[in-house]
Amino acid sequence: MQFHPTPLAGAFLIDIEPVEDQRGLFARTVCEDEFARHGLVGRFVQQSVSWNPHAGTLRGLHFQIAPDQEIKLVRVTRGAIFDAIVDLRPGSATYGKAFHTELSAGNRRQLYIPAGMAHGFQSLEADTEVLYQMSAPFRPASARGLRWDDPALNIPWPVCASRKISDNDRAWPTLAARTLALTLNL
Ligand SMILES: Cc1cn([C@H]2C[C@H](O)[C@@H](COP(=O)(O)OP(=O)(O)O[C@H]3O[C@@H](C)C(=O)[C@@H](O)[C@H]3O)O2)c(=O)[nH]c1=O
Repeated sequence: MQFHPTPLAGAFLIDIEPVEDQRGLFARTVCEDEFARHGLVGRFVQQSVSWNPHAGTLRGLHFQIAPDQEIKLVRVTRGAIFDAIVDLRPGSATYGKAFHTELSAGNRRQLYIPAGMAHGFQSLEADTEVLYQMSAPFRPASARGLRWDDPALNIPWPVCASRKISDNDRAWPTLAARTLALTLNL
């Protein structure tokens, strides 16, 4: 595998190194030892799939608070997504900054998201299936979110027409509102 650092420390794009023959290709997508050599966790406790029948479907931005913060490894098995993450690690040099990339069935690229980041994506094609693994179990009480269209994050979501978003995702606070609420201990 090839590990490409992103501008957000600890987040990596991971490309496969395919071995090809007349049958097609073979490649590892997770290897605990190889991940460890790059300082990454390669052991996950849950794997989930989301199917998005329409282009423009937007999910996020999601994260879990301590003690349930999770590392995520995201890939696309059908179609394509615009994938975005936001650094929420206190004291990080890139706190509040976003990074985005395209993951597709065609590029077989994975995004490794360290703990302390919010994550969201928008489907770029109809019939898009996203597969992701987590290092910590889903705990509804620890689940939090940020507004996908927070102007401070300035994430260039590419599909404007026929956007589909859940009511929950429309209601998350902006980063500034969340920070203020935490400061006031609300
Ligand atoms: C995330 C999750 C949800 N659920 C349930 C809760 C709810 O009834 C239903 C749908 O949940 P949501 O609307 O939160 O699904 P969704 O918006 O697809 O949530 C996902 O979004 C992307 C961006 C991520 O990064 C994921 O970690 C996850 O948060 O599934 C689980 O049972 N386990 C899980 O791990």
